[in-house]
Amino acid sequence: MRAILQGLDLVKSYGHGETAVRALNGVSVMFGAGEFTAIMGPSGSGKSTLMHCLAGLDSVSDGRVLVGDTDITRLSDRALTRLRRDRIGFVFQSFNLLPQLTATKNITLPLRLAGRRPDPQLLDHLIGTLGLSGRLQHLPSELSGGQQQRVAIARALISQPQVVFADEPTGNLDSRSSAEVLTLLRGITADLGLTVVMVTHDPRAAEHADRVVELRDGQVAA
Ligand SMILES: Nc1ncnc2c1ncn2[C@@H]1O[C@H](COP(=O)(O)OP(=O)(O)OP(=O)(O)O)[C@@H](O)[C@H]1O
Repeated sequence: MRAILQGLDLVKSYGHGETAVRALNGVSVMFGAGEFTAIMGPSGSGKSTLMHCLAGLDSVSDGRVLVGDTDITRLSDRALTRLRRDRIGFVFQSFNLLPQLTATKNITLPLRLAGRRPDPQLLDHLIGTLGLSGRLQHLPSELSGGQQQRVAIARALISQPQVVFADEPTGNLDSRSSAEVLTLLRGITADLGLTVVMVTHDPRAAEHADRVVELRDGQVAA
């Protein structure tokens, strides 16, 4: 399988001297094109740190992160921001929708801010597949948690990213909405051939993944 995302010998330390914490201690992981991976592990094992480093949201202390052929640890801030905007999608636990905007506007705003127009066919496809057709003029406060997360998924995918990072995407949902959202996320990303990296505590969420990467004490567990 062609690697679309790789972390090579990643080290991330916080602090200095006696109080330094090695949140990542030599992590190498490879994500194939179209693969759906869950990152699991106990609290403090480094899951969020790994995700943030892979997504270029945080710098590494050592090692390399390759998105396609690009080593993102060597990019300028500006180039990194552009790469994140154009090639990476994010789905967060807390949905992060703008409360004063309708569902449609929430889906398309980031793309418009980047000076791009949403592909109308893709927009229709996302709205239809994610079951949002009857909800487009609603504000986030008028939507259920599961519906809000489906809007957030549409927002992440409308920019046609290569890799989607999902940080505890079902952390604020009940078990029924969780299963529904994950089934939709899985289906639609498979459909579009996207690579998904999902951090989760929930073994039931991880069951939706092709594979699980288990972290312990900042290392990939055997
Ligand atoms: N900004 C920071 N400054 C100092 N230490 C940090 C910082 N961020 C994380 N750490 C430490 O790095 C280690 C890994 O944290 P991380 O948040 O990646 O774990 P996690 O597996 O995502 O945990 P959780 O499941 O609780 O979210 C922990 O020991 C944490 O205390």
